Amino acid sequence: MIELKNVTRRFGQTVAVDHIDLTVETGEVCVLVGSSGCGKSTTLRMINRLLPTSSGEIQVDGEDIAGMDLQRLRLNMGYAIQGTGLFPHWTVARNIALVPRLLKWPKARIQARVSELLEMLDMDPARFAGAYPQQLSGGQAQRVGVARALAADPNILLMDEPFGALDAITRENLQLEMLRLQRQLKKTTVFVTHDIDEALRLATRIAVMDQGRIIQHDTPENILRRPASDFVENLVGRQDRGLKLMALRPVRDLMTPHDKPHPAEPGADGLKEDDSLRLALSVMLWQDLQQVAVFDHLGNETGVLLRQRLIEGGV
Ligand SMILES: Nc1ncnc2c1ncn2[C@@H]1O[C@H](COP(=O)(O)OP(=O)(O)OP(=O)(O)O)[C@@H](O)[C@H]1O
Repeated sequence: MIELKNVTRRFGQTVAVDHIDLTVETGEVCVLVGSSGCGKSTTLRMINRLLPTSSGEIQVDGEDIAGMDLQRLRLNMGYAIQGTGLFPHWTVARNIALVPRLLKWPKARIQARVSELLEMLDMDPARFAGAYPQQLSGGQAQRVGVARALAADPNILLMDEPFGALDAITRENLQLEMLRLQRQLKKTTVFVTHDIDEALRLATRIAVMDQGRIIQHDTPENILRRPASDFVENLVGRQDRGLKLMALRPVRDLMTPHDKPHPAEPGADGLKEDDSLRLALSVMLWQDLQQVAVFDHLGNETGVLLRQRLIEGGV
């Protein structure tokens, strides 16, 4: 658990972070969102002591970080940033192995860990371990940045706009990958973005910041349904809130299950239980369907989603 208590950071006359309180529970993803200059990165950098606080206290699992050995603190916190910060003259494997090497892990263990992480991030170790950063696409480099942050299995992940420089499709793919990884690894994560859709998709809870303060700290659903101020309402967008709420919920929530799942016909069209209601709506509108079959991850048809049900219960 990470707790910020009445934390302030000034740069000269500028108050970058202004008396904030924030608790990030173990295993949750807290996304800091807000416009440029509102204090997101400064907040993140105080958590791993890249920046000292001007006042207030930050605790990790109940211990004040100000008194902790810096190496011990940082080894417990993976850090991934926009533009990756990979060393260009080091191979992918060496970049990922940065912290395990510092920890003097045996060579074989490091190699195994590098391969494991590359596979986990859908990159073939045989192809990529020996590659150099300039031989990677933006999305691949960002994956390596995430692998490096995870290398020594820290309890905490700090991510500062890690997907900020990527095109929309790569970005969405990496967001989905991050959700998949998070389900598996359950790291306590603080993630900075200025993109509200990214925040809604990834967060357990979102902290909306403005001018160094936290304006609202709540679940994505509550941020959408009950924005605390006009500022938050404008940030989430007044008009398309319905679709954004649908994007948060899986088809599973509204489907009508069959009594007995049965194997799908070869080539049958349909939705997956994990697909969002927003995608379901899009498919139904585009194909002018009144209902769509729903499949589980094994390819069995487990039910149907009715258009009427979706319209009535989607938001
Ligand atoms: N090293 C620094 N020296 C002086 N002022 C700084 C420094 N770092 C940040 N600031 C100021 O503190 C405020 C908050 O900056 P911060 O980088 O935390 O914002 P941010 O929300 O992360 O913005 P962005 O989304 O643009 O990265 C800004 O006004 C910024 O100009």
